[in-house]
Amino acid sequence: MIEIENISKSFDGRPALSDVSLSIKAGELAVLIGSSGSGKSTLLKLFNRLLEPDSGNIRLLGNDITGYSPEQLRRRIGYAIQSVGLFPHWTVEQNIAAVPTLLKWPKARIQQRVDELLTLLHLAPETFRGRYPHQLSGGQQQRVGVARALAADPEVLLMDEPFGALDPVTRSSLQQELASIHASSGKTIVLVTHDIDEALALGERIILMDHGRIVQQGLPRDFLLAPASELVRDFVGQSDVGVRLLGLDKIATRVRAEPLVPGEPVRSDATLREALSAFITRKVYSLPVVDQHGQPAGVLHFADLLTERT
Ligand SMILES: Nc1ncnc2c1ncn2[C@@H]1O[C@H](COP(=O)(O)OP(=O)(O)OP(=O)(O)O)[C@@H](O)[C@H]1O
Repeated sequence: MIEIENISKSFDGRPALSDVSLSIKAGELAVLIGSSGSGKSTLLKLFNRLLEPDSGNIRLLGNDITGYSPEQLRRRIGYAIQSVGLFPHWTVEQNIAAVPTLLKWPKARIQQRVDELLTLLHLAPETFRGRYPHQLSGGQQQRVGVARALAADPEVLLMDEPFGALDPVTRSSLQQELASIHASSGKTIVLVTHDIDEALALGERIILMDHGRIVQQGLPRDFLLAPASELVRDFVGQSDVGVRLLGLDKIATRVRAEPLVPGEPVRSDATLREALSAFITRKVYSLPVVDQHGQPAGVLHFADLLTERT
């Protein structure tokens, strides 16, 4: 989908990216992670030509991106950023409609699309369509930012810390929404974060950057079990590797088909990390498990946390 070849980029003679090559597959959710100043945002901005590289090539769907007009790139690539960047004097509807309006979609189609996206992001269209950004909470603004990025149904979604500066509850609910949008639409998504737990929760592939270079890329599990260097080891937090590994698997993978034991049930689609927390706080060795519909699914035993994945 996107091929980056030997990209370098300097600002005022100081390299921000040095000889970076990367391939993003169609339908993939890739997460770029790294410390502040490692070059993540710069790399993302090259994808939609907000910045031009000093050297190297970028191809979108096999074609060099310099061959696409800015309008074509805006239609094909949605972009959401942490500071949201909503136009303050435009309503929510006008903000979300920015790219479709630019592309001269018919009015009725634009209105329909705005309502569809507001609903998708759990913002009631009648309530929010006519509001201005200052009449929204931070989390609502972020949702509108994501809706705007999705408006013209782009094939690729670039997200630069879209859930930064949010409380953990709102952040986690937006993460879940993003995961479900990804699962249902199959869009290619590149997400920038410096939160390792966000990267592990969302990334199908994680790409870790340091000083303008890619230092490791691979599956979340590889990062935890086979960090390529001391830096990666520090990034994944050595003392938390165990619980983070548990965070990668669902309770459903270990549940035993047994009659429910007493107690408040845990859901089979919760992670084993959440189960560990329940074991510890409740001081029990077994937990009753239900499915997403609340139907009995079986029992998870403490020892099951140690068994291999099935
Ligand atoms: N427009 C610019 N002018 C000058 N230097 C820049 C510019 N944009 C980025 N840089 C520099 O390039 C380097 C990489 O910046 P970049 O924003 O890509 O990092 P980042 O990994 O996204 O950081 P953060 O996590 O803090 O957002 C930094 O040293 C930064 O100061």
